Amino acid sequence: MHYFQYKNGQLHAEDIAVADLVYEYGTPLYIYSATTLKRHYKAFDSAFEGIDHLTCYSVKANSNLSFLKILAQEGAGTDIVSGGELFRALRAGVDPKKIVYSGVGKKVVEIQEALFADILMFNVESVQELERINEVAAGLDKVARVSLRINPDVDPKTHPYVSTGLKENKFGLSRPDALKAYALAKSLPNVEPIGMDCHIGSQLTQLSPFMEALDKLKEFHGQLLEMGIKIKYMDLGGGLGITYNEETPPHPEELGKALVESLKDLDVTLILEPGRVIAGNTGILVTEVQYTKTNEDKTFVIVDAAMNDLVRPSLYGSYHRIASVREGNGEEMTADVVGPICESGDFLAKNRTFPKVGQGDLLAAFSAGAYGFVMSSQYNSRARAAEIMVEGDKHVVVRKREVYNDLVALEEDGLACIGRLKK
Ligand SMILES: Cc1ncc(COP(=O)(O)O)c(C=O)c1O
Ligand SMILES: N[C@@H](CCCC[NH3+])C(=O)O
Repeated sequence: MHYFQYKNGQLHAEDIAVADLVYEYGTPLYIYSATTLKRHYKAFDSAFEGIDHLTCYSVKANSNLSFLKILAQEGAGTDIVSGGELFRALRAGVDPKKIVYSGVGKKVVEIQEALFADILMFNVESVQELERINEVAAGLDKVARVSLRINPDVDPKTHPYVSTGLKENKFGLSRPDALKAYALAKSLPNVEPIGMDCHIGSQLTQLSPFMEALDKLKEFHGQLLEMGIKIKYMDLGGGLGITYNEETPPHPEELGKALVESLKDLDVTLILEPGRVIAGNTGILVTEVQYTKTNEDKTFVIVDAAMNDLVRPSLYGSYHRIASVREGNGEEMTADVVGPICESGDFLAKNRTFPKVGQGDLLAAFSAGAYGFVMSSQYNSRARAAEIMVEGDKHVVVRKREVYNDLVALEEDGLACIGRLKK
Protein backbone atom coordinates (compact mmCIF):
# COMPACT_ATOMS: atom_id res chain seq x y z
CA MET A 1 0.00 0.00 0.00
CA HIS A 2 1.41 3.37 -1.03
CA TYR A 3 0.51 6.71 0.41
CA PHE A 4 1.99 8.62 -2.52
CA GLN A 5 -0.43 7.89 -5.35
CA TYR A 6 -2.08 9.48 -8.34
CA LYS A 7 -5.69 10.51 -7.97
CA ASN A 8 -7.46 12.38 -10.76
CA GLY A 9 -4.17 12.67 -12.63
CA GLN A 10 -2.39 14.40 -9.73
CA LEU A 11 0.19 12.94 -7.35
CA HIS A 12 -1.15 12.96 -3.82
CA ALA A 13 0.58 12.64 -0.46
CA GLU A 14 -2.09 10.70 1.42
CA ASP A 15 -5.23 12.82 0.71
CA ILE A 16 -3.53 16.07 -0.26
CA ALA A 17 -2.51 17.01 -3.79
CA VAL A 18 1.24 17.58 -3.90
CA ALA A 19 0.68 20.56 -6.21
CA ASP A 20 -1.49 22.21 -3.54
CA LEU A 21 1.29 21.85 -0.95
CA VAL A 22 3.75 23.34 -3.43
CA TYR A 23 1.36 26.24 -4.12
CA GLU A 24 1.45 27.00 -0.39
CA TYR A 25 5.08 26.23 0.49
CA GLY A 26 7.12 26.38 -2.71
CA THR A 27 9.94 24.10 -3.87
CA PRO A 28 12.20 22.27 -3.23
CA LEU A 29 9.93 20.62 -0.69
CA TYR A 30 10.24 17.43 1.31
CA ILE A 31 6.86 15.81 1.96
CA TYR A 32 6.46 12.93 4.44
CA SER A 33 3.55 10.61 5.11
CA ALA A 34 2.89 10.06 8.82
CA THR A 35 0.65 7.07 8.08
CA THR A 36 3.47 5.37 6.16
CA LEU A 37 5.90 6.06 8.99
CA LYS A 38 3.63 4.47 11.60
CA ARG A 39 2.85 1.54 9.32
CA HIS A 40 6.53 0.88 8.59
CA TYR A 41 7.47 1.02 12.25
CA LYS A 42 4.70 -1.36 13.24
CA ALA A 43 5.47 -3.77 10.40
CA PHE A 44 9.11 -3.85 11.43
CA ASP A 45 8.61 -4.10 15.16
CA SER A 46 5.91 -6.76 14.97
CA ALA A 47 8.17 -8.95 12.82
CA PHE A 48 10.19 -9.68 15.99
CA GLU A 49 7.27 -10.36 18.28
CA GLY A 50 8.44 -13.94 18.83
CA ILE A 51 11.39 -12.78 20.91
CA ASP A 52 12.16 -10.25 23.62
CA HIS A 53 13.33 -7.28 21.55
CA LEU A 54 13.74 -3.53 21.31
CA THR A 55 13.53 -1.57 18.07
CA CYS A 56 15.88 1.41 18.23
CA TYR A 57 15.16 3.58 15.18
CA SER A 58 18.41 4.91 13.74
CA VAL A 59 18.06 8.68 14.07
CA LYS A 60 20.59 9.44 11.34
CA ALA A 61 18.17 8.24 8.64
CA ASN A 62 15.77 11.08 9.33
CA SER A 63 16.16 13.08 12.51
CA ASN A 64 13.24 15.43 12.09
CA LEU A 65 11.68 15.91 15.53
CA SER A 66 8.26 14.98 14.17
CA PHE A 67 9.62 11.59 13.07
CA LEU A 68 11.17 10.96 16.45
CA LYS A 69 8.05 12.07 18.31
CA ILE A 70 5.78 9.77 16.28
CA LEU A 71 8.13 6.84 16.76
CA ALA A 72 8.56 7.54 20.49
CA GLN A 73 4.77 7.51 20.83
CA GLU A 74 4.72 4.15 19.06
CA GLY A 75 7.14 2.86 21.72
CA ALA A 76 10.37 2.92 19.71
CA GLY A 77 13.81 3.48 21.15
CA THR A 78 16.58 5.14 19.16
CA ASP A 79 20.09 4.45 17.97
CA ILE A 80 22.09 7.70 18.13
CA VAL A 81 25.58 8.63 16.99
CA SER A 82 26.15 12.10 18.39
CA GLY A 83 25.31 14.52 21.16
CA GLY A 84 23.07 16.28 18.67
CA GLU A 85 21.06 13.13 18.03
CA LEU A 86 20.80 12.53 21.79
CA PHE A 87 19.46 16.07 22.20
CA ARG A 88 16.88 15.51 19.47
CA ALA A 89 15.78 12.12 20.80
CA LEU A 90 15.29 13.52 24.31
CA ARG A 91 13.51 16.60 22.96
CA ALA A 92 11.12 14.35 21.04
CA GLY A 93 10.27 12.35 24.15
CA VAL A 94 12.23 9.15 23.50
CA ASP A 95 12.67 7.11 26.69
CA PRO A 96 16.42 7.33 27.58
CA LYS A 97 16.25 3.70 28.74
CA LYS A 98 15.64 2.83 25.08
CA ILE A 99 18.59 4.77 23.64
CA VAL A 100 21.75 3.08 22.40
CA TYR A 101 24.73 5.21 21.42
CA SER A 102 26.91 4.01 18.50
CA GLY A 103 29.76 5.67 16.59
CA VAL A 104 33.56 5.54 16.51
CA GLY A 105 34.33 9.05 17.75
CA LYS A 106 32.40 9.85 20.93
CA LYS A 107 33.80 12.96 22.62
CA VAL A 108 34.09 13.42 26.39
CA VAL A 109 31.25 15.91 26.48
CA GLU A 110 29.00 13.61 24.46
CA ILE A 111 29.71 10.73 26.85
CA GLN A 112 28.91 12.98 29.80
CA GLU A 113 25.62 14.05 28.23
CA ALA A 114 24.62 10.43 27.60
CA LEU A 115 25.53 9.46 31.16
CA PHE A 116 23.48 12.34 32.55
CA ALA A 117 20.55 11.16 30.42
CA ASP A 118 21.10 7.61 31.73
CA ILE A 119 20.79 5.95 28.32
CA LEU A 120 20.48 2.19 27.99
CA MET A 121 24.03 1.63 26.71
CA PHE A 122 27.02 2.76 24.71
CA ASN A 123 28.02 0.65 21.72
CA VAL A 124 31.77 0.93 22.17
CA GLU A 125 33.99 0.79 19.09
CA SER A 126 37.58 0.80 20.48
CA VAL A 127 39.62 0.08 23.58
CA GLN A 128 40.48 3.75 23.98
CA GLU A 129 36.79 4.61 23.88
CA LEU A 130 36.10 1.98 26.56
CA GLU A 131 38.81 3.51 28.75
CA ARG A 132 37.47 7.00 28.16
CA ILE A 133 33.91 5.99 29.04
CA ASN A 134 35.18 4.35 32.24
CA GLU A 135 37.09 7.51 33.17
CA VAL A 136 34.23 9.87 32.38
CA ALA A 137 31.76 7.68 34.28
CA ALA A 138 34.12 7.57 37.27
CA GLY A 139 34.29 11.36 37.22
CA LEU A 140 30.50 11.50 37.46
CA ASP A 141 30.36 8.67 39.99
CA LYS A 142 28.33 6.53 37.61
CA VAL A 143 28.61 3.12 36.01
CA ALA A 144 28.19 3.14 32.23
CA ARG A 145 26.37 0.22 30.63
CA VAL A 146 28.29 -0.85 27.54
CA SER A 147 28.20 -3.20 24.65
CA LEU A 148 31.22 -3.79 22.43
CA ARG A 149 30.78 -3.43 18.69
CA ILE A 150 32.19 -6.44 16.93
CA ASN A 151 33.38 -6.17 13.37
CA PRO A 152 32.47 -9.65 12.13
CA ASP A 153 34.18 -9.28 8.75
CA VAL A 154 31.07 -10.11 6.76
CA ASP A 155 30.50 -8.81 3.24
CA PRO A 156 27.12 -7.04 3.26
CA LYS A 157 27.09 -6.90 -0.56
CA THR A 158 26.23 -3.23 -0.70
CA HIS A 159 27.82 0.05 -1.84
CA PRO A 160 31.39 0.24 -0.41
CA TYR A 161 30.70 3.62 1.22
CA VAL A 162 27.94 2.12 3.38
CA SER A 163 29.56 -1.22 4.18
CA THR A 164 30.61 -1.21 7.84
CA GLY A 165 31.30 -4.81 8.84
CA LEU A 166 34.38 -5.64 6.79
CA LYS A 167 37.75 -5.75 8.47
CA GLU A 168 38.99 -2.82 6.37
CA ASN A 169 36.16 -0.61 7.68
CA LYS A 170 36.76 1.72 10.63
CA PHE A 171 33.94 0.27 12.71
CA GLY A 172 34.07 -1.93 15.77
CA LEU A 173 36.69 -4.39 17.00
CA SER A 174 37.86 -7.64 15.46
CA ARG A 175 36.66 -10.68 17.41
CA PRO A 176 40.03 -11.42 19.06
CA ASP A 177 40.38 -7.75 20.07
CA ALA A 178 36.78 -7.68 21.29
CA LEU A 179 37.43 -10.67 23.57
CA LYS A 180 40.33 -8.81 25.18
CA ALA A 181 38.20 -5.68 25.44
CA TYR A 182 35.45 -7.60 27.27
CA ALA A 183 38.04 -8.89 29.73
CA LEU A 184 39.19 -5.31 30.25
CA ALA A 185 35.60 -4.08 30.59
CA LYS A 186 34.98 -6.69 33.27
CA SER A 187 37.94 -5.40 35.26
CA LEU A 188 37.06 -1.70 34.99
CA PRO A 189 35.00 -0.36 37.90
CA ASN A 190 32.87 2.18 36.04
CA VAL A 191 31.66 0.20 33.04
CA GLU A 192 29.33 -2.75 32.99
CA PRO A 193 29.30 -4.93 29.87
CA ILE A 194 25.66 -5.81 29.27
CA GLY A 195 25.54 -6.36 25.53
CA MET A 196 27.23 -7.16 22.27
CA ASP A 197 26.72 -5.24 19.05
CA CYS A 198 27.37 -5.27 15.33
CA HIS A 199 26.13 -3.41 12.27
CA ILE A 200 27.47 -4.63 8.97
CA GLY A 201 26.17 -2.04 6.53
CA SER A 202 23.24 -0.30 4.96
CA GLN A 203 20.84 -1.02 2.08
CA LEU A 204 21.31 -4.79 2.44
CA THR A 205 19.17 -6.62 -0.06
CA GLN A 206 19.91 -10.19 0.99
CA LEU A 207 19.24 -12.17 4.13
CA SER A 208 22.49 -14.13 4.12
CA PRO A 209 24.86 -11.39 5.42
CA PHE A 210 22.58 -10.81 8.44
CA MET A 211 22.57 -14.54 9.19
CA GLU A 212 26.32 -14.83 8.71
CA ALA A 213 26.89 -11.96 11.14
CA LEU A 214 24.44 -13.44 13.65
CA ASP A 215 26.18 -16.82 13.53
CA LYS A 216 29.46 -15.12 14.34
CA LEU A 217 27.87 -13.19 17.20
CA LYS A 218 26.35 -16.38 18.61
CA GLU A 219 29.71 -18.11 18.54
CA PHE A 220 31.21 -15.08 20.27
CA HIS A 221 28.41 -15.16 22.85
CA GLY A 222 29.52 -18.71 23.74
CA GLN A 223 33.11 -17.54 24.15
CA LEU A 224 31.97 -14.78 26.49
CA LEU A 225 30.03 -17.26 28.60
CA GLU A 226 33.22 -19.33 28.92
CA MET A 227 34.91 -16.18 30.24
CA GLY A 228 32.14 -15.79 32.79
CA ILE A 229 30.54 -12.84 31.00
CA LYS A 230 26.79 -13.12 30.57
CA ILE A 231 25.37 -10.39 28.40
CA LYS A 232 21.71 -9.44 28.24
CA TYR A 233 21.47 -7.59 24.91
CA MET A 234 22.41 -8.70 21.42
CA ASP A 235 22.30 -5.72 19.03
CA LEU A 236 22.33 -6.69 15.36
CA GLY A 237 22.25 -3.10 14.08
CA GLY A 238 20.21 -1.91 11.13
CA GLY A 239 20.78 -2.15 7.41
CA LEU A 240 17.69 -3.71 5.90
CA GLY A 241 17.33 -2.30 2.39
CA ILE A 242 14.36 -0.93 0.47
CA THR A 243 13.28 -0.92 -3.16
CA TYR A 244 14.53 2.21 -4.93
CA ASN A 245 14.46 0.65 -8.37
CA GLU A 246 14.46 -3.08 -8.90
CA GLU A 247 16.02 -4.33 -5.65
CA THR A 248 14.11 -7.08 -3.88
CA PRO A 249 15.23 -6.92 -0.24
CA PRO A 250 13.77 -9.35 2.26
CA HIS A 251 10.55 -8.16 3.92
CA PRO A 252 11.02 -7.36 7.65
CA GLU A 253 8.79 -10.34 8.35
CA GLU A 254 11.26 -12.64 6.60
CA LEU A 255 14.19 -11.16 8.52
CA GLY A 256 12.20 -11.38 11.76
CA LYS A 257 11.32 -15.01 11.24
CA ALA A 258 14.91 -16.00 10.51
CA LEU A 259 16.38 -14.07 13.46
CA VAL A 260 13.75 -15.20 15.94
CA GLU A 261 14.29 -18.82 14.90
CA SER A 262 18.05 -18.48 15.22
CA LEU A 263 17.91 -16.79 18.64
CA LYS A 264 15.11 -18.71 20.28
CA ASP A 265 17.39 -20.76 22.55
CA LEU A 266 19.54 -17.84 23.64
CA ASP A 267 18.58 -15.88 26.70
CA VAL A 268 19.08 -12.40 25.22
CA THR A 269 17.06 -9.34 24.27
CA LEU A 270 17.49 -8.59 20.59
CA ILE A 271 18.11 -4.95 19.65
CA LEU A 272 17.63 -3.73 16.09
CA GLU A 273 18.60 -0.34 14.70
CA PRO A 274 16.58 0.12 11.51
CA GLY A 275 16.75 3.45 9.72
CA ARG A 276 16.13 3.34 5.99
CA VAL A 277 13.54 0.56 6.03
CA ILE A 278 11.37 2.69 8.31
CA ALA A 279 12.00 6.15 6.88
CA GLY A 280 12.99 5.65 3.23
CA ASN A 281 9.62 5.35 1.59
CA THR A 282 7.88 7.83 3.88
CA GLY A 283 9.08 10.80 1.87
CA ILE A 284 9.40 12.49 -1.50
CA LEU A 285 11.34 15.53 -2.63
CA VAL A 286 9.36 17.81 -4.93
CA THR A 287 11.10 20.16 -7.30
CA GLU A 288 10.09 22.61 -10.03
CA VAL A 289 11.50 22.53 -13.54
CA GLN A 290 13.28 25.81 -14.25
CA TYR A 291 14.54 25.17 -17.76
CA THR A 292 14.98 22.41 -20.28
CA LYS A 293 17.71 22.38 -22.90
CA THR A 294 19.36 20.07 -25.36
CA ASN A 295 23.12 20.21 -25.96
CA GLU A 296 23.95 18.27 -29.12
CA ASP A 297 21.87 15.14 -28.50
CA LYS A 298 21.69 15.30 -24.69
CA THR A 299 18.67 16.74 -22.96
CA PHE A 300 18.80 18.33 -19.52
CA VAL A 301 15.91 19.11 -17.23
CA ILE A 302 17.19 21.76 -14.84
CA VAL A 303 15.25 21.73 -11.58
CA ASP A 304 15.41 23.75 -8.37
CA ALA A 305 16.51 20.84 -6.15
CA ALA A 306 20.19 20.02 -6.16
CA MET A 307 22.87 17.85 -4.64
CA ASN A 308 22.71 20.05 -1.55
CA ASP A 309 19.09 18.92 -1.06
CA LEU A 310 19.49 15.24 -1.98
CA VAL A 311 23.10 14.15 -2.26
CA ARG A 312 22.60 10.38 -2.66
CA PRO A 313 22.71 10.31 -6.48
CA SER A 314 25.91 12.41 -6.55
CA LEU A 315 27.59 10.62 -3.65
CA TYR A 316 26.76 6.98 -4.32
CA GLY A 317 25.29 7.05 -7.83
CA SER A 318 22.01 6.11 -6.14
CA TYR A 319 18.78 5.67 -8.01
CA HIS A 320 15.67 7.60 -6.98
CA ARG A 321 12.54 7.14 -9.06
CA ILE A 322 11.61 10.43 -10.69
CA ALA A 323 8.01 11.08 -11.68
CA SER A 324 5.94 13.98 -12.82
CA VAL A 325 3.55 15.38 -10.23
CA ARG A 326 0.90 15.78 -12.94
CA GLU A 327 0.27 12.42 -14.61
CA GLY A 328 1.58 12.52 -18.17
CA ASN A 329 -0.44 12.16 -21.35
CA GLY A 330 1.74 9.32 -22.61
CA GLU A 331 4.41 11.49 -24.20
CA GLU A 332 7.85 10.74 -22.74
CA MET A 333 11.31 12.26 -22.67
CA THR A 334 14.77 10.96 -21.79
CA ALA A 335 16.98 13.40 -19.92
CA ASP A 336 19.41 14.07 -17.11
CA VAL A 337 17.64 15.77 -14.22
CA VAL A 338 20.14 18.25 -12.86
CA GLY A 339 20.26 20.98 -10.23
CA PRO A 340 21.58 24.54 -10.35
CA ILE A 341 24.86 23.81 -8.48
CA CYS A 342 28.10 24.52 -10.27
CA GLU A 343 29.30 20.92 -10.42
CA SER A 344 28.76 18.32 -13.12
CA GLY A 345 28.16 15.83 -10.28
CA ASP A 346 24.99 17.73 -9.39
CA PHE A 347 22.24 15.49 -10.65
CA LEU A 348 19.16 13.70 -9.36
CA ALA A 349 18.94 11.27 -12.27
CA LYS A 350 20.90 10.41 -15.39
CA ASN A 351 19.51 9.30 -18.72
CA ARG A 352 16.08 8.80 -17.25
CA THR A 353 12.86 8.37 -19.21
CA PHE A 354 9.73 9.93 -17.71
CA PRO A 355 6.61 11.80 -18.82
CA LYS A 356 7.52 14.90 -20.80
CA VAL A 357 7.85 18.00 -18.64
CA GLY A 358 8.56 21.66 -19.36
CA GLN A 359 9.27 24.88 -17.52
CA GLY A 360 7.15 25.26 -14.37
CA ASP A 361 6.19 21.58 -14.14
CA LEU A 362 6.79 19.67 -10.93
CA LEU A 363 8.83 16.49 -10.52
CA ALA A 364 9.03 14.23 -7.47
CA ALA A 365 12.03 12.15 -6.40
CA PHE A 366 10.73 9.11 -4.53
CA SER A 367 12.16 7.20 -1.56
CA ALA A 368 13.65 10.40 -0.17
CA GLY A 369 12.56 9.93 3.45
CA ALA A 370 15.86 8.45 4.59
CA TYR A 371 19.27 10.08 4.13
CA GLY A 372 17.57 12.91 2.25
CA PHE A 373 17.11 16.12 4.19
CA VAL A 374 19.51 14.95 6.92
CA MET A 375 22.39 14.93 4.44
CA SER A 376 21.48 18.30 2.96
CA SER A 377 23.80 21.29 3.08
CA GLN A 378 23.82 24.96 2.18
CA TYR A 379 26.40 24.57 -0.58
CA ASN A 380 26.28 27.41 -3.10
CA SER A 381 24.53 29.40 -0.31
CA ARG A 382 21.31 27.61 -1.03
CA ALA A 383 18.75 27.82 1.75
CA ARG A 384 17.60 24.37 2.77
CA ALA A 385 14.21 22.97 1.75
CA ALA A 386 11.14 23.00 3.98
CA GLU A 387 9.72 19.74 5.32
CA ILE A 388 6.00 18.95 5.55
CA MET A 389 4.32 16.04 7.31
CA VAL A 390 0.96 14.87 5.95
CA GLU A 391 -1.59 12.67 7.64
CA GLY A 392 -4.85 12.02 5.79
CA ASP A 393 -6.09 15.42 4.63
CA LYS A 394 -4.11 17.30 7.29
CA HIS A 395 -0.56 18.54 7.23
CA VAL A 396 1.98 20.42 9.32
CA VAL A 397 5.22 22.22 8.51
CA VAL A 398 7.79 20.18 10.44
CA ARG A 399 10.70 22.36 9.37
CA LYS A 400 10.37 25.84 7.96
CA ARG A 401 12.12 26.79 4.76
CA GLU A 402 15.42 28.53 5.48
CA VAL A 403 15.79 32.12 4.37
CA TYR A 404 18.96 34.04 3.53
CA ASN A 405 19.10 35.32 7.11
CA ASP A 406 19.52 31.72 8.31
CA LEU A 407 22.50 31.38 5.99
CA VAL A 408 24.40 34.21 7.66
CA ALA A 409 22.98 34.35 11.20
CA LEU A 410 25.81 32.41 12.87
CA GLU A 411 28.49 34.40 11.08
CA GLU A 412 27.28 37.92 11.61
CA ASP A 413 29.16 38.55 14.87
CA GLY A 414 32.33 37.90 12.93
CA LEU A 415 31.70 41.01 10.86
CA ALA A 416 32.44 43.16 13.93
CA CYS A 417 36.19 43.01 14.48
CA ILE A 418 39.10 40.64 14.82
CA GLY A 419 40.62 40.15 18.29
CA ARG A 420 43.15 38.12 20.26
CA LEU A 421 42.37 34.72 21.77
CA LYS A 422 41.40 34.94 25.43
CA LYS A 423 43.96 32.70 27.18
C1 LIG B 1 25.44 1.76 13.82
C2 LIG B 1 24.33 1.92 12.83
N1 LIG B 1 23.11 1.47 13.16
C3 LIG B 1 22.07 1.60 12.32
C4 LIG B 1 22.22 2.16 11.06
C5 LIG B 1 21.01 2.28 10.22
O1 LIG B 1 21.17 1.69 8.99
P1 LIG B 1 19.97 1.56 7.98
O2 LIG B 1 19.44 2.92 7.72
O3 LIG B 1 20.59 0.97 6.81
O4 LIG B 1 18.94 0.68 8.62
C6 LIG B 1 23.48 2.62 10.67
C7 LIG B 1 23.72 3.11 9.29
O5 LIG B 1 24.15 2.33 8.45
C8 LIG B 1 24.56 2.51 11.59
O6 LIG B 1 25.77 2.97 11.26
N1 LIG C 1 23.93 7.76 3.89
C1 LIG C 1 23.78 6.42 3.34
C2 LIG C 1 23.53 5.41 4.39
C3 LIG C 1 24.56 5.45 5.47
C4 LIG C 1 24.15 4.64 6.61
C5 LIG C 1 24.86 5.08 7.85
N2 LIG C 1 25.79 4.14 8.38
C6 LIG C 1 22.74 6.43 2.25
O1 LIG C 1 22.26 7.47 1.93
O2 LIG C 1 22.43 5.43 1.68
